[in-house]
Amino acid sequence: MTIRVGVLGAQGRMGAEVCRAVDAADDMEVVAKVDVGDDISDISAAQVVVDFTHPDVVMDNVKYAVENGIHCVVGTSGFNTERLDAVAGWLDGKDTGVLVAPNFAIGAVLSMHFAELAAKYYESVEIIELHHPRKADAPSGTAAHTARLIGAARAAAGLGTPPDATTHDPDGARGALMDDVRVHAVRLSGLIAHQEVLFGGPGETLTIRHDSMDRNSFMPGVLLAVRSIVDRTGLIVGLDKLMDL
Ligand SMILES: NC(=O)C1=CN([C@@H]2O[C@H](COP(=O)(O)OP(=O)(O)OC[C@H]3O[C@@H](n4cnc5c(N)ncnc54)[C@H](OP(=O)(O)O)[C@@H]3O)[C@@H](O)[C@H]2O)C=CC1
Ligand SMILES: O=C(O)C1=N[C@H](C(=O)O)C[C@H](O)C1
Repeated sequence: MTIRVGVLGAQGRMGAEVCRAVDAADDMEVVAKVDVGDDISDISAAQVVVDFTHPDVVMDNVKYAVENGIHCVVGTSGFNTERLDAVAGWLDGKDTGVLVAPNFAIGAVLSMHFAELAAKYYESVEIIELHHPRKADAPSGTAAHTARLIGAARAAAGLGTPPDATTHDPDGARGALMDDVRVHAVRLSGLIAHQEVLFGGPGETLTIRHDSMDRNSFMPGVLLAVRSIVDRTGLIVGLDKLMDL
């Protein structure tokens, strides 16, 4: 059976790539493309909507889709615990599934998993995320999610705050503190989406780096998510939940 897909943010950098990838897949088709100014009810023909819009609008989009029994694959960033709890609440008692994935690139998913595994072995950790300068938000959703995973792993291992003797940082050079992890955001022409997680302990460091050099890197993950979500109910956070990690 062909999966009917609606794309929210279809004219955006990611939305346009999703339209191309769905068109090229023989088990799904794009039945709705929604952009700013379009009526969201245009997605009513879809079984699954894929949202790559903006953190300011994604919650309304997901709420509308869930209320209308349309499964969602959400790549838009800006999801914190409160937002995820709200989506889970909307899904309660419904036969609808929502997947929220901070990053659809297979290597990014693996690198987050590796970082979570490494976290308990190192006293120091910092995240550097590097993106194109037209990115709407900072830090990236991937960095925030990685910090969350690392923070939880450190807490479970009984590790305290990473060592840092800085006493004078009037300009915030030490970055944002998220889940006790320093996160630094670089915005640079020529980049697409990149992340380094740096771990340090006595006499050694470990760097886990992932680079998306083209937005087609996200498409196998998006298509996997579309194929999976049609048979699921409830909230799934992270593409790793659909992979055999
Ligand atoms: N999870 C992942 O793997 C990835 C996630 N992302 C995330 O996806 C999001 C989009 O990124 P990107 O494609 O680069 O951004 P773009 O700005 O290129 O695309 C977003 C598109 O959404 C449109 N839009 C805004 N509001 C609405 C709305 N209410 N309904 C429908 N369309 C709307 C925008 O229109 P207009 O320009 O007119 O405002 C724009 O065309 C970001 O949050 C980004 O972080 C990006 C890459 C990978
Ligand atoms: O805006 C982007 O480009 C990206 N956004 C996502 C994020 O915020 O983590 C995923 C990827 O980093 C690309």
